[in-house]
Amino acid sequence: MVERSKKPVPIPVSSTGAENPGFVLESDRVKLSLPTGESAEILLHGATVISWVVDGQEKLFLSEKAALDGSKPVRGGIPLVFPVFGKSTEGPTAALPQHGFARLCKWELLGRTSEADTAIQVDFGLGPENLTDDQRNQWPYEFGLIYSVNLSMSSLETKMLVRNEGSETFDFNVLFHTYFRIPDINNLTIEGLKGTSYKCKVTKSEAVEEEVELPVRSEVDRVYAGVPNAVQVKNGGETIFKVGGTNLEDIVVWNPWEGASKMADFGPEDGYKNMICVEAGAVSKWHSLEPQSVWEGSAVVNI
Ligand SMILES: O=P(O)(O)OC[C@H]1O[C@@H](O)[C@H](O)[C@@H](O)[C@@H]1O
Repeated sequence: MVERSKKPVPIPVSSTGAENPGFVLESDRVKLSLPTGESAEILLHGATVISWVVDGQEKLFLSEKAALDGSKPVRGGIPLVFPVFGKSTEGPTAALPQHGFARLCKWELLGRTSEADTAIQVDFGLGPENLTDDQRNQWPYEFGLIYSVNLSMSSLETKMLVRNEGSETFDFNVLFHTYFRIPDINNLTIEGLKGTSYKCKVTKSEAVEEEVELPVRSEVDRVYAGVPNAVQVKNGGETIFKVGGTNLEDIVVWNPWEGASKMADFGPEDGYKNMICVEAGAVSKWHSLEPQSVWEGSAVVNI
């Protein structure tokens, strides 16, 4: 497992919150909360954030048909994409399923690292020892991941540290596949993408974004490469989320529109009207990590 300079505080297995204010560990999840009322919930399965509440309002979309038992990736919240974005047809990730294995594995809870009243952070770890034999065969590299979720009063930060613990260089992608809960897709625009090149998976074309405020009024599946600044998700012209990051140069925008009805785990059927995925990641090209090197990337969503 990856060595860290800042060791987390060990957490008693049956933590109730009494000895660890703001932190509750249940059999399959961790619940975080701040004295000011903000909260987050993270499943050990996939280390998937499935809830983020600010001002009493849920900020993430979670399908009512999402499987939370580890049988499949969670449809909603913030599934983690690693080491491949999408499905490779060739190269070292070709044997892996779409979006890799990080969202399919049970992560280890490493502990919490922040004690402040205004923020709480929890760390999760994943290494080859947490993979099934099949997954190890599909991607036989020695790696260590540390995933940190930091809840503060008006933001949620997700941070991934990737370490190459073997003797061979490997290539990877990382993405925080964030499903935002929104009031109405017909009032939604996304600002901050103008001038950025993108690949559209719906029309199988490439273009440069021309819209200052991009409306989403039909199926969208685009990978914007090299987004210079934070992106704003707006409802009726008002910013409801600001998505920024460090070392995560790309943004994926996805809404399946009526195609959602073909997904067995998507519900309600018209739920696509209340969600938009704006996903910060490093996916438009491979990132190469040499033996014993570390890469770190983080996304911050501000309300
Ligand atoms: O159904 P999955 O595997 O969770 O993927 C959902 C979507 O994830 C997006 O990030 C991809 O760009 C889409 O192409 C994909 O359909």
